[in-house]
Amino acid sequence: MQLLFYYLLRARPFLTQHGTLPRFIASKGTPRRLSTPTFGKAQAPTNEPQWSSGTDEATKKEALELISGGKWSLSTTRMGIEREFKFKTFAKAMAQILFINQIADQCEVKKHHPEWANVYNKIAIRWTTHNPEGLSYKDVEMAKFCDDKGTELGETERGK
Ligand SMILES: C[C@H](O)[C@H](O)[C@H]1CNC2=NC(N)=NC(=O)C2=N1
Repeated sequence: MQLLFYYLLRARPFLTQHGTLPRFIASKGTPRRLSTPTFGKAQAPTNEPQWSSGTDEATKKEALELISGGKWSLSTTRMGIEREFKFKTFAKAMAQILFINQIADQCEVKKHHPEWANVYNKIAIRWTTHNPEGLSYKDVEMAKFCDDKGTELGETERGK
């Protein structure tokens, strides 16, 4: 255990700098959105998502609604959407564990998998599609599934 803490303390500046830590465990003062170097492709000066090729207009509309809804944000690469879920405590019904498990089951059903991290009662999730690369209906579908599960399992409102 002590070794783990030691490692985390030593590694934190590196991980933070390289963006491999989710926002909620990164040091204060680092950029709000973090991305690993492999995600860090050059960005055009636009906030328009980079759509997975073949994405239809209805999906685009739904994705933009998720983003403008304030819970989901476009990731720095513009190829994914991400948000953070928070549950009241770690122990209370282990809601965050149920959340992770139920999403994992759905990932297997949909053959679509997130980039995610869990620390105590918080879960950071990013949805993006590898092939064709970009934001797709699968990401939107899974994002909505996450929202529903979060509500069902009693996620804590922002700032509480
Ligand atoms: C063969 C398999 O279905 C594919 O490799 C799936 C697996 N999970 C995936 N997950 C995500 N997020 N994007 C993908 O393109 C993807 N592809």
